[in-house]
Amino acid sequence: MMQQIYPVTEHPYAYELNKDFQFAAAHYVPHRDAGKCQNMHGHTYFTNITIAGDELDHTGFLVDFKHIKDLIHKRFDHRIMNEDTIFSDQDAEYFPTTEVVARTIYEIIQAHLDLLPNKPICVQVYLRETPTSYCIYRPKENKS
Ligand SMILES: Nc1nc2c(c(=O)[nH]1)N=C([C@H](O)[C@H](O)COP(=O)(O)OP(=O)(O)OP(=O)(O)O)CN2
Ligand SMILES: [Zn+2]
Repeated sequence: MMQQIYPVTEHPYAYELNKDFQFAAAHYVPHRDAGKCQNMHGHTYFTNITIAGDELDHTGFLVDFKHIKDLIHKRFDHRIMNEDTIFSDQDAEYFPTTEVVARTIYEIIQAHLDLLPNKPICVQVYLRETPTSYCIYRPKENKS
């Protein structure tokens, strides 16, 4: 996997963990104004997840890298994203665009982190859809 430099996000936490992984998925953008993206097509999505926190768990982890990948990869790899109930063909806030997929990855990961006693926070999701197109999602509540 290519090693990349990512845009950094400011945060007040002592530890910052980053996990890179890829998944292959198909999608379409269900609106007549979406041009060629209305047609079903596929991408090898590349993502970098940034998690921060002040407390480690009983294993010395902020969070297990493997759990972060599994949450997303097991759900979306080799799937048609429009068929996942987390997305919708009716509401643009839930069309599987790069922006919405990045936000959705954040929501899935943060829901898992909220269950952990050491309370890590996902501060950034970088999602590359093509060699020339990517989106960064940063939850607003983490901005000071
Ligand atoms: N804001 C968004 N714009 C577009 C999205 C999107 O999710 N958010 N998606 C698409 C298409 O689905 C496509 O996956 C990416 O389009 P594009 O970057 O135009 O891809 P190309 O390879 O054709 O781009 P080049 O400029 O030739 O590299 C479109 N827009
Ligand atoms: Zn696409």
